Amino acid sequence: MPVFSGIWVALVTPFADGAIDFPALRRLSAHLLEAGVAGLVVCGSTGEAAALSKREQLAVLDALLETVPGERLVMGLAGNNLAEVLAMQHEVQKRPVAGLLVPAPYYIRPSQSGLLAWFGAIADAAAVPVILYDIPYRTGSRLELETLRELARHPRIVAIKDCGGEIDKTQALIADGQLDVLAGEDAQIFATLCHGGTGAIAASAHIHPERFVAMAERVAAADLVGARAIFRELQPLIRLAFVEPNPAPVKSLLALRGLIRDELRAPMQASSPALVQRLRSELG
Ligand SMILES: O=C(O)C1=N[C@H](C(=O)O)C[C@H](O)C1
Repeated sequence: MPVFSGIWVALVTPFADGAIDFPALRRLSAHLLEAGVAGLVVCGSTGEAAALSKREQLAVLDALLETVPGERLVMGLAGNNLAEVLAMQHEVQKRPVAGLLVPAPYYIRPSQSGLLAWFGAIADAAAVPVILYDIPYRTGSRLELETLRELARHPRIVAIKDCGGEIDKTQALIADGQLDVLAGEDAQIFATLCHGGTGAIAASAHIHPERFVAMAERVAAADLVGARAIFRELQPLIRLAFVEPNPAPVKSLLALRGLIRDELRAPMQASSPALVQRLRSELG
């Protein structure tokens, strides 16, 4: 049985005049969970964690925990200073979260053995399951297959959010059966599920979340024709969601739906007016 499966939404952090918009956060989380998603990933890339202080990240998590069961929340844990990351991990683990989503340290580009040591230290300190976040285009570090296989031996490392962009690696990990493989690239969700991945962590699933859930359920029920039809309907939206840097398009879509304000923290910027026009037409 997988530990992590189904559609997890990589949650945006709503802002209002520069501050975290907690009422919007609660409204949005309720909306998504009612649509049937498996859970929410808090303070990941889409949550603009890099632009939030540690205190703000914990405030976001605490606000969600007031209304969302901890088993439906995964917390992002990113950084490039191990002592600081471990201190944050200690704070997060005082809360009842389902797991931690952990990328490689950014900018410093360690060797594979350095990466083994990094993830090993976090896994050794983990009180909850760890999801490896393989996203070389953001961190600058590629997790090689043998490194992932070695990490998969750790009892706390149970899953991967796969943004590696290498289908052979994805297929090998699925075939190994040691990690739950979650699509981390929204355009790859259908393919990953068909190959035997257990689910996805997706920013675009903020919009029409029930359709993403239905697609995953159709795959699980071996109805590939039905699942493909749903995915094809979602594809224009998924493409538009990444036309400008994530999460700007998703935030614009949510703002068009009246769920949050269309506001990001610098250096991220709201979608261009031309894109907002396209997004409005797509929503219909
Ligand atoms: O925040 C995330 O987790 C996601 N990150 C990807 C990104 O790096 O932009 C996109 C994915 O949909 C969710």
